[in-house]
Amino acid sequence: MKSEVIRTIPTVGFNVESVDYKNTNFTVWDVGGQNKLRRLWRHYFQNTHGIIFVIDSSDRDRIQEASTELRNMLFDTELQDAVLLVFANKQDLPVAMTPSEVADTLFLHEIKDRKWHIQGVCAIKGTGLFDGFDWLCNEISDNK
Ligand SMILES: Nc1nc2c(ncn2[C@@H]2O[C@H](COP(=O)(O)OP(=O)(O)OP(=O)(O)O)[C@@H](O)[C@H]2O)c(=O)[nH]1
Repeated sequence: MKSEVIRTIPTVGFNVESVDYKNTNFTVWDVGGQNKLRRLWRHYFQNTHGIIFVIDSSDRDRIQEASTELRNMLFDTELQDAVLLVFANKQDLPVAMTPSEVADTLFLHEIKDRKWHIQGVCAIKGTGLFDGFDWLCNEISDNK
């Protein structure tokens, strides 16, 4: 990674990173996706400007569950001003749903109350990540 600096901030609970990217400082919370951890997400919603929702595009069995969780999360008033970036991850796998399929399953086109964007990525190779971050940077600076 060239143009950004990542610092890990020691905390209890979920991981948090301070990321400098294109003159913007992001504090990024990585909240675990496991079922038992989801009820803790809302404690991290305050002052959130952007949500990065990471989908395992190869997991067709759980995409409906992800769709429901996303919809529930977006109802939270603390997140009403946050833009939404969806990473359709694992695009390297032949069985992966395309970003367009993921968008349909998550009903992203029905979201009218906020800006959203879907980006196909492969996290292990880094493909697509900067395109997604560029979108997020632009939207967050436009929203300020
Ligand atoms: N093939 C492939 N595997 C990936 C990719 N990204 C992550 N993985 C693998 O998927 C597995 C799960 O990755 P994690 O990063 O633990 O998943 P997570 O979403 O943080 O899990 P939660 O704790 O539920 O939030 C690991 O074995 C990763 O190596 C990808 O782009 N392609």
